[in-house]
Amino acid sequence: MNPTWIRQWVEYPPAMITVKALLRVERVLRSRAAVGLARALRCDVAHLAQCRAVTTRCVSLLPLHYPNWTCSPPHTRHHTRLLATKHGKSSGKSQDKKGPGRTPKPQQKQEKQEVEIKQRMTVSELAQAMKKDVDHVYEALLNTSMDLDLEPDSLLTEEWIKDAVKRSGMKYKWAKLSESKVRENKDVERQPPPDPAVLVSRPPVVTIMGHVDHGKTTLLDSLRKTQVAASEAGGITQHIGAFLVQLPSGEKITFLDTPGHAAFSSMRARGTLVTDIVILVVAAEDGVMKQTVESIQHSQKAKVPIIVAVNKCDKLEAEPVRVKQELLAHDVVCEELGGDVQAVHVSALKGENLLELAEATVALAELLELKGDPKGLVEGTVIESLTDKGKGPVTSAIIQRGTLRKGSVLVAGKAWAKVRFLFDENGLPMKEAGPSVAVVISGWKELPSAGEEILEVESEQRAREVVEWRAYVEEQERQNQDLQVIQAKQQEHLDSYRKEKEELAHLTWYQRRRVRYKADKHRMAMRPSEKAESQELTLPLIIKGDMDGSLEAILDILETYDADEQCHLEIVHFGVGDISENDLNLAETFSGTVYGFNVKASKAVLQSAGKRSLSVKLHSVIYKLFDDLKDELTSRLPHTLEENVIGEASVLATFEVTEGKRKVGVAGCRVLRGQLDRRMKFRLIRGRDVLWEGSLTTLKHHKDAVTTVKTGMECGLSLDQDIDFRPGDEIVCYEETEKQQKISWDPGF
Ligand SMILES: Nc1nc2c(ncn2[C@@H]2O[C@H](COP(=O)(O)OP(=O)(O)OP(=O)(O)O)[C@@H](O)[C@H]2O)c(=O)[nH]1
Repeated sequence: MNPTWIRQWVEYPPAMITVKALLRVERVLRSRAAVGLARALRCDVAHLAQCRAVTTRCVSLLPLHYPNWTCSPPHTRHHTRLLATKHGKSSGKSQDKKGPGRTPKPQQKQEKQEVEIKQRMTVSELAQAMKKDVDHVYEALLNTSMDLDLEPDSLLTEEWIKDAVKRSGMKYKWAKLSESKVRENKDVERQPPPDPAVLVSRPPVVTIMGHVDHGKTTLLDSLRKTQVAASEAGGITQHIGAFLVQLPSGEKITFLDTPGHAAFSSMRARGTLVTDIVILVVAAEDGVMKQTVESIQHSQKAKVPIIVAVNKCDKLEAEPVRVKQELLAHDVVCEELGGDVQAVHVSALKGENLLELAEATVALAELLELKGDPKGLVEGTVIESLTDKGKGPVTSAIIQRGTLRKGSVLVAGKAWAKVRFLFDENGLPMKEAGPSVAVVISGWKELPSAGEEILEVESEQRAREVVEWRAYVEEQERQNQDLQVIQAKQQEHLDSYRKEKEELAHLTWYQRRRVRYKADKHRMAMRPSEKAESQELTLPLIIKGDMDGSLEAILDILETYDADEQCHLEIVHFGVGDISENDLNLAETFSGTVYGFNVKASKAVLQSAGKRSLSVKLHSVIYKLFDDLKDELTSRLPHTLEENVIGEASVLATFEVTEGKRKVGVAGCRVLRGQLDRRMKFRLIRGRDVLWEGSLTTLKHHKDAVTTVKTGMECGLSLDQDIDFRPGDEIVCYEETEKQQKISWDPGF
């Protein structure tokens, strides 16, 4: 142990603290501070304890990062005793280390404190659960592999939570169980399948799919038109995402007209497939194309039967037979080719054969024996949702079970509704909507999304409960996802730290420093030419020390530098040994300053520095070196202007005087505070706006021109700019003084 060092570290700042206090600081610095201090002092932590006094200042300056540090401090008997007191008497580990002289029996009898832990706990939550303060958690995590800066609200991973509890001699239990008891599942689900006896026939719900430009929209429009023409209603057809077609025979078909793939896929993904039949539109002149195949695949996956509408048969180049042959390759075998898939030749544009297509659909529906339960609680699917100017949030929906009526209470996703009105696609009010019927529903408190499952509940209270529960579940899921991301990030950080540690393990601290500085080269000194471009204030440094320990300590303190926005600190070079000509060359190239700690500079070197106007600063007391450095940094900062208010006056009246040929506005004022001094600067304020800043041209008391007017006195003044005064305006008199900025960095000395 080097006594000079001890003196330098220990003697200076007045606030002396004990080793116990040091260990409190130690947790802030991830446990390595005390050990770092010991290293710098060339002793071990136990020896520090014998010194009985170190300064908080010194400790707070110590390095935050020792990449290759093995976190466990030397386990001397003394140090172990210190740790034991630190972790509390119940700490199992500490107790174990108390030595053979003690028997563990009394501790075994003691019941371990139980701590309720959760997946996601902050340091302060854990401390609360342990009935300790946050310092306790920090201390419990000392000397673990954890190497992250922790704040009281930092999240801890499960591993660390458990570790902290165990290291505190306590035991944990998961708080999950009690929590899930508190929050009972309040969701609503689809009902079990209905009794077949209550089922009644229902119309098929049909989706039209096919390749781009093969005529889907035209077909839907034509089908809708036949309906409008046929229906007596004659209202303006509204796009609600679905519409009903009624055949002359009375049979009904509900067509979904949401863009084919999107609606089909998203609903299928939610397991709420509403489609019973797919009409596959294939243009007769184009044949099977990419999206035709995709449509077939979607239908086949969902096990929804297909009817082929061979479209554009009005065209000369139409080849419906080729279309059917091409479909064979995709397992769609039309009746004409011996299969069971109906194919109808249509012209959507001319409206030809649409009735046949509809009849084919009804025939297939009969075959499918589509049935629904018109009784009981309603189930359905949101097709589209929008906010209507008059009706507010509305959705169109296909009812799949039960019969929807006014007053029903519905839940869809995280939205709920008390049904106010029901409308059809013609905007006409409906009394009720049973299975397979497309309906527009108003009364939603919020908008549910398309594809969402609609479920009826018994009451508004129940609806609120369900929505609340769903929001809670979603929040939990979001939190879990966040936690996973945080944990992944923490792990990534830890891995890269460990990797760096391993990679640099074989190097000495000095070599490690070199590697790190090289890696950070972009942050290192720029040559003066580059600097001119960057416009940033910088202080390049060349640092020499008498030995590794001192140099490392200085570099560690420099790592705490946090005033880059005021002036960059750039370490151009550091090394052990006296100041050399080479150091001066570097200082000259980078316009830097040379600092030496406990080293010498020969007469020749000092003379050379003098000639070249280079600054070489030699110190043998570390805090003096840093005081000097702070002064050097401060001296580089530009001055700031500080404003000092001298007096304030209020404008009482305004008038004009004639000066030569010019009319000048004059304000009659009363000085409310301080004094007005003509030589100083002035400002005119109206309300919150500054209308003018400048100097006075005249300042008069009665008729006399004066230099100052004091509180309570009245005066007349005019400005160096024409401004219309108003009674109530404020006049502020102030002086500006230049002030030397100080560097905000506090190395702690
Ligand atoms: N000659 C003829 N042209 C048609 C027929 N059906 C559609 N068309 C035309 O084909 C073009 C595309 O028709 P759309 O109905 O827009 O086709 P789509 O499949 O809905 O197209 P996307 O919405 O882009 O996927 C339009 O110019 C229609 O007028 C038809 O039966 N005969």
